[in-house]
Amino acid sequence: MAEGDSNGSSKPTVTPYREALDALSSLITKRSRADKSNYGDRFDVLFDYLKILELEEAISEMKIIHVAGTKGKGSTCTFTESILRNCGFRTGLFTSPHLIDVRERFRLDGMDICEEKFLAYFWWCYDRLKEKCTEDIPMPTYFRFLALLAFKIFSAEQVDVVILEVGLGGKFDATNVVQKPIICGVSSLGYDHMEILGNTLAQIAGEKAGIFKDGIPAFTVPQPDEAMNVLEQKASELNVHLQVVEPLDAKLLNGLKLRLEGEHQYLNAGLAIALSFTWLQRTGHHEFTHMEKASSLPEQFIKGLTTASLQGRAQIVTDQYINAESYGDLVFYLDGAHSPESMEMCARWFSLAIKEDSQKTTFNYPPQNNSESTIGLVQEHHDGRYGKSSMQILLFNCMSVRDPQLLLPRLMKACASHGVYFKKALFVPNSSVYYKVGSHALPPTDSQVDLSWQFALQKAWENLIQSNKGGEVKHAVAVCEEGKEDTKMSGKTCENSAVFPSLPFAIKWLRESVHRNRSVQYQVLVTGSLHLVGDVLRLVKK
Ligand SMILES: Nc1ncnc2c1ncn2[C@@H]1O[C@H](COP(=O)(O)OP(=O)(O)OP(=O)(O)O)[C@@H](O)[C@H]1O
Ligand SMILES: [Mg+2]
Ligand SMILES: [Mg+2]
Repeated sequence: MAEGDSNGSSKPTVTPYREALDALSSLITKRSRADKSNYGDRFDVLFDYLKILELEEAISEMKIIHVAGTKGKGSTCTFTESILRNCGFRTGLFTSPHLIDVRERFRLDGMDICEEKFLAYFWWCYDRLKEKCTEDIPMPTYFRFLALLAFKIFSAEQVDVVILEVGLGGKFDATNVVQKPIICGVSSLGYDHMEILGNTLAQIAGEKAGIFKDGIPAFTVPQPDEAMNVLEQKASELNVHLQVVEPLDAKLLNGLKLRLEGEHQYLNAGLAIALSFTWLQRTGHHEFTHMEKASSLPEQFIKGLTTASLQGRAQIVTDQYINAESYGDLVFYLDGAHSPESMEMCARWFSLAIKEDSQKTTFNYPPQNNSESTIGLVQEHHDGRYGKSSMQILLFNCMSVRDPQLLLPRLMKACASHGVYFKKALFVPNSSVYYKVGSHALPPTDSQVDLSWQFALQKAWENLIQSNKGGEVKHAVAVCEEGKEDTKMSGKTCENSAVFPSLPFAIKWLRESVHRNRSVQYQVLVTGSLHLVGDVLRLVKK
């Protein structure tokens, strides 16, 4: 990373990279993303930008795979990129959002674009647009600029295949300037961004089908009828051969596992395989496609699927800023799940991952003490790290449009069914605004921060614990006293939960707890919001 520090308190130095990020931030419009009024606003102007940047011909020659959907777009694109790279092609991948650094959105041959190239292409586009834009053709907005930049990068780098994830919807998305992709994909459809895309699954599906192009084949995964009917109708209007692919059969991976975890990834992988095969076929690379109908996958496909990775999805990171003597005692398990279904997937992954980790370390370092201590609701798992026990902590936030009554019980129940209980749940507000591009600028923490949402989450959590307590658990659950200030750094602390006014305070509390309890390894599940996940990564990963 170009700048930024671990606690966000010092002033960042102005580096060339920082300057570019500031210029990029200037394109963020005041109107929120969840605002219908600028959705699809003057789509035509995108073609003016392409003229200014001399990209029209380059785009028409690109061999593009275009993917829309409500969930699984990024994963599908990541699998597809990895498969085709392992088949020997030079790849360009454009995804969204990013977690830490905007360069994550642009991958060349599977790697985030380097700063040097990013800066060169960034200013090439930005300066030209600044010079040529007028009152009638204003500077592109943030996401549009990023999509234009992606086209510039991929054309200049002469990649063999371009994989594009739609930003929002399909029809009016900036990526939809593509007229003739090689193949289109639609991942799982569901309810999200209804304020912009419409309230029914049919309306949402109609927007996503906006990426279909005359005569260009498309693939999708099994969808609810309401969505599928619309996809089929749009496909037939445009002479699109639409095929539905089944989830990948895990047996085809020869005993290996998908690198992206969770059952839904088999759906995304199935779609990625179909997109890759068809891309190979339609671009004349028949050396791989003879296996399409076979009962096994080409080894390049298996390698691609089992090595593809995406930040913030089932990711495990050890705190890298903690003192050397405590290194390894604070581990973050991060997943950006924020819907009830994905919350359950995430809980299952966490529960299994901490067990796997403990088995691994137990194998290396047999625990000195085999007794499991149970503190009230909390079971401390022995993980054998030099005889240490482990403790599970939840670090959570979600946007206030989500319903914690749907998310938190699913999470708690799924963990409990695997014998995993959280010693404490920490609630914090997000540090970054939605489109934040930099990696510093954590907001000042003062008494002005509105924590009412975090207190509501805390209350929901405490209620859940109370209602699960039943007769058999003796230990008394601390009842929070409204407004009670614990210390300056934690707004309100109860035995089972705490609200912190900002993430750095929560991390500080965790590090201090680790120092105080030298015999315990802290395993922190971070979930509920991809932005929270990104913020945590910024503070704990070098
Ligand atoms: N096919 C799927 N069905 C349901 N949930 C999924 C599916 N694929 C992924 N998810 C969930 O959605 C989260 C985001 O996955 P991914 O980044 O692949 O989707 P996306 O469509 O790119 O999302 P975004 O809208 O954030 O760009 C994952 O962490 C997982 O919890
Ligand atoms: Mg989305
Ligand atoms: Mg995405």
